[in-house]
Amino acid sequence: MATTGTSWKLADHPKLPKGKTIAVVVLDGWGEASPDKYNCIHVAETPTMDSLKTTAPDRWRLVRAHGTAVGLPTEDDMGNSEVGHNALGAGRIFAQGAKLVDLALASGKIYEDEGFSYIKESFANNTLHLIGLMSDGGVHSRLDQLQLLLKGASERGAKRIRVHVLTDGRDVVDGTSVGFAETLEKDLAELRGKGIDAQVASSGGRMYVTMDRYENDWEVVKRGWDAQVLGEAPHKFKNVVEGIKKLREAPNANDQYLPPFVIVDDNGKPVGPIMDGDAVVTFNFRADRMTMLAQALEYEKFDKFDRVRFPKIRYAGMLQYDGELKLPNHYLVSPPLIERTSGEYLVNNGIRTFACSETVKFGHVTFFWNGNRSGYFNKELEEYVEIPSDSGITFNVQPKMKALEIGEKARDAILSRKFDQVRVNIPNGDMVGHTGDIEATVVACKAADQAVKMILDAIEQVGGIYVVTADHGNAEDMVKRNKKGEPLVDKDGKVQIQTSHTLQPVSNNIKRRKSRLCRVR
Ligand SMILES: O=C(O)[C@H](O)COP(=O)(O)O
Ligand SMILES: [Mn+2]
Ligand SMILES: [Mn+2]
Repeated sequence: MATTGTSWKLADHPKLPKGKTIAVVVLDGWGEASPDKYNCIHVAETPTMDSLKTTAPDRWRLVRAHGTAVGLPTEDDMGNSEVGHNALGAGRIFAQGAKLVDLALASGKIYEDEGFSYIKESFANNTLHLIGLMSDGGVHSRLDQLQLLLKGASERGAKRIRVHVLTDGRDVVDGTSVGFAETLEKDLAELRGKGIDAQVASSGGRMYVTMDRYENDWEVVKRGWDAQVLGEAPHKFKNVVEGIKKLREAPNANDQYLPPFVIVDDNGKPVGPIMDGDAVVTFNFRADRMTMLAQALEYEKFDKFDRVRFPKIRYAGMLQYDGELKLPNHYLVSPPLIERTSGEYLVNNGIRTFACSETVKFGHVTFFWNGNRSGYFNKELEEYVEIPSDSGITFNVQPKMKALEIGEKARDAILSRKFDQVRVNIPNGDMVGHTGDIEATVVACKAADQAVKMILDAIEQVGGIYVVTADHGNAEDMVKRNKKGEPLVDKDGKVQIQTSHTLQPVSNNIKRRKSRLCRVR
């Protein structure tokens, strides 16, 4: 795809014929790894995906989906949906949020720009609140960046700091939150030693508190609001380490779903509600799971839940999360400028697009695909369909999710011949993989394969073309491994389940149906 210059005109593809419907299928969290019992894709019945490999090996290739190949800082960074869909949608890679924040912190530029100057105005008389995900997963945030920001802000006048942390267990191994909290507590104690009143003020598990996405369940954001802003939560503790440890004692408790709690002083009073005049920074760099909170913090007019109190704050995001909505208005680091994406080229060439997924991944094939931009480029030429996801459950309970419904919608769109490109995200491998439930993930992979079949059958009927690929790995490896690739076991001899994405490559299949195969590139 030509990406330079001002012309939007696309040249004809040298090999692929014009006027054929193209299905673009992104299997979320579907990597390629050696077959063993922890490879749920291998264990599951996946005849459609298997046949892509065996019947047209010359159209099947491995593609790297992690590290610098997709714009992440290092080769140790696993891929994720944002980078994956940004890269697929733009056809190019960009230095991503993680890297841009690293650079801004290393150079000190973060402290010179507008966003920091704006929040700094609150430092003399008010509190600085930092809200975000506490882990070294590097997908939404990184603990080392939070540590640097704490240091930097305190050196630049912040006298009272409150940190509101969300526990992870999804981009990192479950149970690691205690260690991250201990590290953070140590840093805060050091700041206190220097006369800065710095404390953790609230916490809770990321999937139950604050970090919902694409408006699947506003209750999640409300729980966070109550704890962070109002200082109200069902549990109260003296410090965050104690809180996490205690709440993890409940049967089936895990870091992702810990209930909200606030830290209280000796009189039982919450130490850090957000008040008029305070500064707030949401320190996640990734957008999808921060935009709902950003709206609640920023919008005067807001009806998603009762905020009870709407403090007049100075709010900045680590990045601007939505380029179209300019949300938030103030931010510490400029986001990557992802322009001239494939979606924009398509509408400028009169090409009609249909995009679909269920709520939890809907923004992946729209917002991320279009360069972190909400809305349509041209409503006349595009139709985006969101199938409501289940909410209030963990996805191992319904591992088939809405795969077949997505398959049906895509099938109907293809057969209607109203669209030139039909693109979908099928979430199962990823969403169920994140639960760490191996049996459920096997069921999930089978359902995803069935959805692919529905789409390819429809493509066959119209003599179209398909591209089947993935954004990063997840379901193909459900255990932590040592350097030799052997599963790691904990002190009780149990294998260590991996809930996160992987560093594995993904496959890419491009094929034209019902006609002589043609080589692409
Ligand atoms: O947000 C999440 O669910 C995980 O942190 C990353 O998963 P995703 O990149 O596949 O969305
Ligand atoms: Mn993904
Ligand atoms: Mn994921």
